[in-house]
Amino acid sequence: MNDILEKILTVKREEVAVLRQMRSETDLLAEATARQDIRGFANHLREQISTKQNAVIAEIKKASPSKGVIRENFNPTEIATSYAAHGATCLSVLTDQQFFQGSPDYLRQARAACALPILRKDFMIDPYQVIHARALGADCILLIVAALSDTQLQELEDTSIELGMDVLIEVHNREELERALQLKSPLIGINNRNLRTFEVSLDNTVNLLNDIPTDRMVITESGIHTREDVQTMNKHQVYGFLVGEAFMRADNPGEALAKLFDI
Ligand SMILES: O=C(O)c1ccccc1NCC(=O)[C@H](O)[C@H](O)COP(=O)(O)O
Repeated sequence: MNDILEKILTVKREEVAVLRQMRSETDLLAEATARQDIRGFANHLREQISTKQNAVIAEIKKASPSKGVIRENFNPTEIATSYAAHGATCLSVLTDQQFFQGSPDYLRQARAACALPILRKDFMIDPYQVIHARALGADCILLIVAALSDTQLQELEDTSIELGMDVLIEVHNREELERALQLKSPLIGINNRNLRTFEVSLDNTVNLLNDIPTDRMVITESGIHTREDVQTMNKHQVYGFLVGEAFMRADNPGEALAKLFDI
């Protein structure tokens, strides 16, 4: 109960309880279903990945539990604009406040600044958060297999699909991958970071790759910093990337993206 993931999940349970008091799920659902502006997260990635071009989910993240504050000069509108101008395929926006200094408002701002599909990056445990994601304008949610039971994964994926959103299913080991493959989503994220120890190894993607059926899209997540990292992944036929810190530490995040991926 003392690792960071457990701490985050405890806070999330409290947060959802408070949010439910402030606004009913029925009310939130009405707002979410009234939106008719899905941008097609998985489809954008598929267009790139199926033609062996790098597809970059560029992350907007001010801080993290493993690194503390990553970017002091943090303006989600400017960052989203910069990413869009320099070839990002999709965006990922941290909305968690307590551990990542994110905000639901950052997702709204990023969406207003560009036409890219957006992942709500948070720790989903309850359908209320999924509905909230769509009400904010998200096109995709993240489900972390290590954080959820099979029943929860199924329920949250179903809720997301009903609302027209895609789902990025995140795994870190073989057992989690087997559970992820029971779900419908074509998007499998392999996190190179162990969320309990913060250890990062790109070998994690390489080691799990061969167990993923070819009809799923692989996204390698975390710890991508150099051209060599990108080339290693391409050598193993991985073309989907989720990158945060390497861009967030640069003066101009979009230029850093273009340089890292030679766009
Ligand atoms: O980044 C952390 O410290 C962290 C801790 C606990 C849970 C999740 C965490 N990060 C989320 C992510 O997986 C990354 O933001 C994402 O994959 C981008 O990684 P990076 O390119 O290394 O910033």
